[in-house]
This record gives sequence, C-alpha cells and structure tokens, in this order.
Amino acid sequence: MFIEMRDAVKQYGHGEAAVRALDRASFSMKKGKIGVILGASGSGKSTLMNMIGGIDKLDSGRIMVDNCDISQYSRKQLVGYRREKIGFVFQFYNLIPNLTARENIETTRDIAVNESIDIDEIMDTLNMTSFANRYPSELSGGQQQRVAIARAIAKNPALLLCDELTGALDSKSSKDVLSYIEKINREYGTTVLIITHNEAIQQMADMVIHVKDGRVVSQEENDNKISAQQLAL
Ligand SMILES: Nc1ncnc2c1ncn2[C@@H]1O[C@H](COP(=O)(O)OP(=O)(O)OP(=O)(O)O)[C@@H](O)[C@H]1O
Repeated sequence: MFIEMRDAVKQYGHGEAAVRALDRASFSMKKGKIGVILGASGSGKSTLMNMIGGIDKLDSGRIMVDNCDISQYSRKQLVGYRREKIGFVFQFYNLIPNLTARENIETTRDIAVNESIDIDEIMDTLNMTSFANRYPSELSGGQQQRVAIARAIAKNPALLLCDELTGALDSKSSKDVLSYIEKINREYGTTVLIITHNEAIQQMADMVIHVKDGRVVSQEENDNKISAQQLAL
C-alpha cells in the first residue's frame, strides 16, 4: 500500500474543550490512484490530510506513506518528508502576489530534492504558457489554481494533496482544474488525494473514503469512474 493509516487519533484542546478530530481512523490506498475523501464540515478531513502531509503529528496510531513510517518521524524529519514527497494545493491558491505565474512555479523547484520536472513541460501540460508572465491578480481563479497545481507538482512529489481545490471556483473552472489533476495523475503517475464536501467529485475517483466524526466510516473502490469533464458539478 502506498498510504496506510491505522487507528489514527488526534485530539485538540484539553478537558471539557477537547475535540477528537481523528478517532481511530484507518484507511489505505494504492500507488498511482486518485482518492477522494468526503465528509461534512468538521468531520476531520483537513486533520486527516494534515497528518498524511506531515504538517502535524498524531497522538497515537500509525501512518505509512511510500514505505515511510511518518508517525515515528521527528518534526525535522517531517520537513524533509514534506519537501521530498508531498505537493499541497489549497482552496485559496496561496500564490505570491508579486511573482509571475512562472516565478511562482519556480519557487518550489528551487527547493526540490527530487529530479524536478521541467517548468516549460509543466506549463505545457497545464496549458498555461499564454499567461506564464502574468501576475496572480491578472488571472482568473481557475488560472490561479492551475499555477498552484503546477507549483505543487514542479518538485515531482509522489503524493499530491488537494484540500477543497475547487471550493472557490465555478462549475466550468472546477471541471477544468480537476481534468488537469487527472492529467497529472496519468502523465506523472502522481498519487492524488482530494478532500472535498462536494459529493459529485467522488465519481472521478478510483477510491472513495467517507469520514464522519473523526472516523473513516467507509472506503470503497469506484468501478464506474467517469472523467472530470463529465462530472455534474
Ligand atoms: N488546530 C485546531 N485546534 C482546535 N480544534 C481543531 C483544530 N483543527 C481542527 N479542529 C477541530 O477538529 C474537528 C475536525 O476539523 P477539520 O478541520 O479536520 O474538519 P474538516 O472536515 O476538514 O472541516 P471543514 O470541511 O469545515 O474544513 C473540528 O471539530 C475542528 O473544530
């Protein structure tokens, strides 16, 4: 298994104010697949993603990613893990406003430890050469998200983690952005986890994981996968 989470527990706060964001959550996923994690607001999706991405540490339980037992890692080891293995894409792009699209992408390539993907090739894959020299404020939301995806993928991570990546986009831009995620999965073999509360997105997944009250309540393979362009968003 490429990702294996077992009995993950993460609690925030203490005493009366304590919240169990993850409550013995378990799931696994194979390499090269697209997984969609669904759940209501507050169910623990972002916490689950943060743990897999090595942003934070579990209280107990185990997480293996690409043969690394990251639940045993120190904070310092997690920095190296994130740098080498993980690309992040968030709802609000988080681009650097005074850098062009191309320069934004170059920021991650500069710190890459893997053999990075050629910037021109990525821009071609994401069909963004026409706006490579524009600043984020000159781009639509969908274009900005493409820059964020290109930036995440430039260091050639094994795992791309996307938290509500279409949350701020209209239906057409959402389909376009998700189609580019499919393309990256196909062309670079990147394993993808998409966190969303949009039920429709599960139809493009190989694996659908439902989270409720900090627990993984189901994990199912999707035998009737459709392309992102066919989604009813
Ligand atoms: N840093 C934190 N400090 C305190 N409580 C937290 C923290 N992070 C998350 N929580 C709590 O843990 C629970 C799960 O939160 P989480 O953000 O993982 O859910 P989510 O499913 O991603 O929600 P949303 O879809 O609204 O982003 C919630 O009750 C939340 O309030």
